[in-house]
Amino acid sequence: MIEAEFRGQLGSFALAAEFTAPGEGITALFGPSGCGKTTVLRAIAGLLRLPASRLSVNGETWQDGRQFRPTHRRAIGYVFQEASLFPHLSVRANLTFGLSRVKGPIRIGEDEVADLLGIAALFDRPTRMLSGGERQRVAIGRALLSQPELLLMDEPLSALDRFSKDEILPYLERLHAALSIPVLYVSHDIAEVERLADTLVLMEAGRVRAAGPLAEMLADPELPLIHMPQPAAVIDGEVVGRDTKYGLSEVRVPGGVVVVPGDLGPTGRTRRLRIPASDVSLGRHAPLDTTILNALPARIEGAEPAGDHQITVRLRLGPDGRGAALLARVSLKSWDRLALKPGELVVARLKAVALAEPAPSAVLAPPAAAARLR
Ligand SMILES: Nc1ncnc2c1ncn2[C@@H]1O[C@H](COP(=O)(O)OP(=O)(O)OP(=O)(O)O)[C@@H](O)[C@H]1O
Repeated sequence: MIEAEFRGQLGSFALAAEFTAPGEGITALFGPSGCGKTTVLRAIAGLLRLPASRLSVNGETWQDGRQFRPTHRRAIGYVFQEASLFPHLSVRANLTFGLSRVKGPIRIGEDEVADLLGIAALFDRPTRMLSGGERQRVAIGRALLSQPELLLMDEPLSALDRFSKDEILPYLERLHAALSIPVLYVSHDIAEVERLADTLVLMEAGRVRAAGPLAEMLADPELPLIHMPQPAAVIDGEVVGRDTKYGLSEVRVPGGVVVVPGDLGPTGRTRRLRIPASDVSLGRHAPLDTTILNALPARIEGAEPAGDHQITVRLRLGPDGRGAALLARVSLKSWDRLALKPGELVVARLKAVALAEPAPSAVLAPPAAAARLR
């Protein structure tokens, strides 16, 4: 568990940010430019000393009113927007720089890092010959080799072009699956957050507006995320079956089983589905004659206006309405025509095409290091 409270005045900027986050998985610090995300990360790293603040990481107090652990005694790995590698050193020398100064046990070694990030083939290259995405993977590897208890990532993809981002995202998903240490990930890109984060800390003007599981926050009517132009639900499920004849996988999610195009790997794996509200329509009955593969029972929780003539309907999957949160964007006309109301049972029809999220296994072999690192 990470328990953080940072208060202070930086010029005209007032910071009063308080949150707790789980001691594992990826927590995204998300919010508009200038809301204080980097400032919070710097405070966590001990680079910024704010007297009226406290921080504890997995039960250890790093600072409070009486004590302040300096940066060099905080077991953190820090990945910045732009990888600041030593230009005169090879990739290997960059990676292992600082390894000799590690005092605690070595939990992750060079081979595991190379395997996880796919950088073994780059080891002997000078860093000036790396692409942007490769540089960032080396920077992440260097941070991991410092044996951190907490990994801080400040917009690690924002300096990369679309192609390099797409190249590096599967590696981040893979790290997510393999690492047991918590990651605090600063981003102002909701697509990145939807793909990677488990927990969301939503910041606004130096404050934490709300913090909690990503899936719940995306569907919370009190928060701005559901009111974005293209809201989506994110649902983690377990692969429970494959239909090789039709090239489909079955994913069990809370409240139902979703059919997803493609081979999502062996059963038992966790896969994340991103379902845009605009790809969900509603009906009172299961469709008899349709090309849509997924028609799942769901209960209406509520409805939010989305522009003049559209409604974002909040749903919970399952006949009892206790499953995963789902959003549907429907026209005001169909909402009125069906006379739908909160509490009612409906059938949510998902366009299959919206369900496929590139699975890391489709791009990369499973990391051999994963089992050892967990
Ligand atoms: N040492 C400082 N002195 C004065 N103002 C500061 C200091 N550090 C940060 N600020 C101000 O605090 C505010 C928050 O900055 P911060 O970089 O944390 O925002 P951010 O959410 O990370 O933004 P972005 O997404 O654009 O990187 C900004 O207005 C910034 O100018």
